[in-house]
Amino acid sequence: MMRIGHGFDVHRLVAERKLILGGIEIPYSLGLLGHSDADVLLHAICDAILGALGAGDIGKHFPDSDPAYRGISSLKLLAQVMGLARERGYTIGNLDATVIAQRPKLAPYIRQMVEIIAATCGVNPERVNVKATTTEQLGFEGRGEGISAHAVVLLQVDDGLEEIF
Ligand SMILES: Nc1ccn([C@@H]2O[C@H](COP(=O)(O)O)[C@@H](O)[C@H]2O)c(=O)n1
Ligand SMILES: C[C@@]1(CO)OP(=O)(O)OP(=O)(O)OC[C@H]1O
Repeated sequence: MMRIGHGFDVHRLVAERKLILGGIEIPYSLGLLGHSDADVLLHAICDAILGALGAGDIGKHFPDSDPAYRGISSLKLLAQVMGLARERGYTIGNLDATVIAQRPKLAPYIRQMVEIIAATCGVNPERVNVKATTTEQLGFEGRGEGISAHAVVLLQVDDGLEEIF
């Protein structure tokens, strides 16, 4: 049995916030605004996993009205969402995500993002792919007002044979 899910998220870029993307801090003059660390990539991934499970979305599981999630690392949210998938007998078949950002240049950080996402999900990094694109200066991402991310995930029944390293 396999289940597919899609996630999409947007956060605004503002001054005096750290830029956290894919679980790592990226040097930049602006950061993403949110109740949590506003890691737009991890939020899209959480929503894709929840979507595949038919379990609603990140706002349902971690309401932004709850002070417990203020400033929280989205890696913790991803670990909890993945725990839900595992409870239901699933692991990640593969996961593919795209970050839409005019700036900063993300290519140097992609490998590290893949490794931390895979480790948090308890799967081999070969099952995880992260991409980045600009919008050729078009739209809110192109104007540098925010960053968005899409993710798709295929969940498969966990046969326990995955080698994690
Ligand atoms: N924030 C970004 C955006 C893109 N990249 C890399 O540049 C390549 C070209 O981007 P286009 O938007 O012109 O297609 C893209 O394939 C990414 O590898 C990046 O590193 N950081
Ligand atoms: C993650 C949560 C919870 O802290 O807050 P934000 O960081 O604002 O993120 P968003 O993607 O707007 O919605 C999900 C929220 O519930």
